[in-house]
Amino acid sequence: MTTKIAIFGVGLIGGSLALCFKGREGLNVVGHAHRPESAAKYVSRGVVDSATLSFEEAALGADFIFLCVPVGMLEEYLNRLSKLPLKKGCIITDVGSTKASIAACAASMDLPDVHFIGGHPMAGSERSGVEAASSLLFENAFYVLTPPPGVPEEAYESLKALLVHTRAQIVRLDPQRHDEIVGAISHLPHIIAVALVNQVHEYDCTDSLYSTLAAGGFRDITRIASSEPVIWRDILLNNRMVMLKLLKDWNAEVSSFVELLENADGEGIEEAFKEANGFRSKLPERRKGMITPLFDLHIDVPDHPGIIGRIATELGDQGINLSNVQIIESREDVPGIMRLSFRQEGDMERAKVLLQRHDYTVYV
Ligand SMILES: NC(=O)c1ccc[n+]([C@@H]2O[C@H](COP(=O)([O-])OP(=O)(O)OC[C@H]3O[C@@H](n4cnc5c(N)ncnc54)[C@H](O)[C@@H]3O)[C@@H](O)[C@H]2O)c1
Ligand SMILES: O=C(O)C(=O)C[C@]1(C(=O)O)C=C[C@@H](O)C=C1
Repeated sequence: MTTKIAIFGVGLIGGSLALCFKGREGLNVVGHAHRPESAAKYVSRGVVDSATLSFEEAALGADFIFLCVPVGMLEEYLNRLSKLPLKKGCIITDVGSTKASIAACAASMDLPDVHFIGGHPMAGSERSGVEAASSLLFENAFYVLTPPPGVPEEAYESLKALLVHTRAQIVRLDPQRHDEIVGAISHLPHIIAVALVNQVHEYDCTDSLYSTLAAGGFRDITRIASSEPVIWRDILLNNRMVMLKLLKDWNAEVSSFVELLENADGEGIEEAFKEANGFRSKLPERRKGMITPLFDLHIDVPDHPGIIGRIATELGDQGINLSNVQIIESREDVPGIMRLSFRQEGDMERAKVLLQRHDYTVYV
């Protein structure tokens, strides 16, 4: 028996989910496209088994329906689904970055023999569209599910079982609590990044040295300012009340820095950095397998040809498995920093000892 999975919105997130499911035994992935050229692209890129422009054709007979469209479209899609004779026991889920409003919308609907369970994979990127989709996107990430009271436990378990293919870790959460937490750790950083880039852009209009000199710090904190505007318009409007409260708190944080500077309070500035450093260093490192490796070592390296090959060979000769290597901010005649990433902590420890023996300065 084949399990039909319908994906509405085969973009970054919908496409990545499709790639996690496609090709698995017993699963058939159908993509719904709202533009003819998109349908052909989904199939030619091998992201789905088939694609259709017909809402009904995608939905009917589906065992699982994933709504992966912008947050502002979710309620309309759910509404359209509620009017179709969906398969008995069908599970509808979404991937929207906010959860309270879609949960309330589903609760207000008559969905006989169909179960709605909200979802939100805590992984993504500043890129968008099916071109950016990857089967590795969710690996090691958290995936929030918000089953409403009364949803049968078997429905929740069967969605969880399907999501095993994403290799994400499922977290069960209340929708409102989700929106408050995710507002602080995802939505607020996006606003701050955009505001900062726009502030610097203003200065750059009269002096282009601003963009010329913008280096690691600016790039690190502003990557997410390049995120898709429509996606973020919808998220922020949807989580408006939470964001307004968070921005008030943010203003207070900024004001306290203003005060520290007005008072030339060096001790206070140090304290603020120490506190931030302490909290940040305790954040769990186990994140997206695709982007953040599990165990990292950093070493100072003279920036000359052959160094990566030499270190990789030395580690390989000792049977130490290296998963990734990156040179960070390397410039001519300035020692660069090399990041070595390992899947196993033991490999990292052995690499550290070996590299220290070869007189490298190593930071964990
Ligand atoms: N981008 C992230 O990092 C991220 C992470 C987790 C969850 N999400 C959520 O996933 C959902 C999809 O986001 P994405 O990043 O995959 O976006 P995306 O732009 O890559 O994909 C959106 C998809 O929706 C389709 N679509 C259908 N109707 C549309 C319309 N009227 N306007 C625009 N697009 C329409 C597009 O064709 C596209 O396939 C959003 O609800 C978002 O909140 C995003
Ligand atoms: O990594 C990124 O670029 C993201 O923006 C991913 C991110 C986040 O803020 O962490 C963005 C939106 C989501 O809904 C979930 C994850």
